[in-house]
Amino acid sequence: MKWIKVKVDYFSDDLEETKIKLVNMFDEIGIKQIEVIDYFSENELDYNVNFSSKNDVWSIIGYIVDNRFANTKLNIIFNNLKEFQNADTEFMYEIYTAKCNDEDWQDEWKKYFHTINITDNIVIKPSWDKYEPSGNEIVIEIDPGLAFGTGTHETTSLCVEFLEKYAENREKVLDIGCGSGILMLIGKKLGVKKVVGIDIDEKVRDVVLENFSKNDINNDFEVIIGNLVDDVNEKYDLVVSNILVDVLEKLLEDIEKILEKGATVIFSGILNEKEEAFVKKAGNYNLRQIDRKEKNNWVSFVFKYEN
Ligand SMILES: C[S@@+](CC[C@H](N)C(=O)[O-])C[C@H]1O[C@@H](n2cnc3c(N)ncnc32)[C@H](O)[C@@H]1O
Repeated sequence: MKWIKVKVDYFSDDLEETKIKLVNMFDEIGIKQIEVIDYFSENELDYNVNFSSKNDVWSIIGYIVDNRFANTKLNIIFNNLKEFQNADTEFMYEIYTAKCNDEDWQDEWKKYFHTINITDNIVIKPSWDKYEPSGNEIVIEIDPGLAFGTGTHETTSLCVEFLEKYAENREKVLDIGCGSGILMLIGKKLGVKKVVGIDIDEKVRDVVLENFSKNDINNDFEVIIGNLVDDVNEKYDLVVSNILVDVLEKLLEDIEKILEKGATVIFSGILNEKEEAFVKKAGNYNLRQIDRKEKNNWVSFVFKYEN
């Protein structure tokens, strides 16, 4: 039996809709049993049920959603890990750690995290893999910690592709929802002088610091714990944000206060069915689409700030 911890990253404002989506997600990906960990205290809550009873799952999800445990962690037992990885749902999630009552699983799960070439020149590797870079390849070492961002999720890799195209040698870049700091690290490696990351999840700070230290980057970066741009007082000419669309829509309402004239903004985490409405809304905040990429229904955009 294998336990996988999953970080549910986002809840929409529509709680009923969120509950239905989560329960359907679990149904789709073949979960047999789940256990909920209180994100803030790390205590296991009193829930540990078999998925055979949809009502039990409904009660767990209701509890999480009604209490607004954003970033709640779930321990999940799968019949088949592959089913989980191929799941097509509207929630972004990453496996970040695993435990199990089978000792071998400790190493077994590492099979699912490999060195990956996100672009021809950017490689992400976990610490346990050996990799000899060729030519000018940029190699970033990231271990899945408590934060989202290993590079395996489409929404992250699309941001990396856009950073490669738009970030080179910029003065400073802001990453809203920085997670593991993967995009900040890539920014630095691409020659950005200073990178600033914001995340609402306070655990992210240590993960980012650790990942920067692993990659021998010791200066000109900052992590702010806060909601979107509430605590940002400077302006930027490149901003990247990989969060789900409802959060990005909220971000749009305040984004102009942190944009320099002509700034470039990379948004990721938008399902293609929602892109039209998103681009329209962005237009209301003087953002004009200049680039677009799509992978497995996830769309990323680049906008130019025209004001
Ligand atoms: C999908 S992850 C992206 C992580 C990383 N930047 C990447 O591209 O892989 C989204 C991150 O946004 C953070 N987040 C969610 N809502 C937020 C908010 N309102 N303000 C700041 N960060 C938020 C989450 O904690 C999470 O770390």
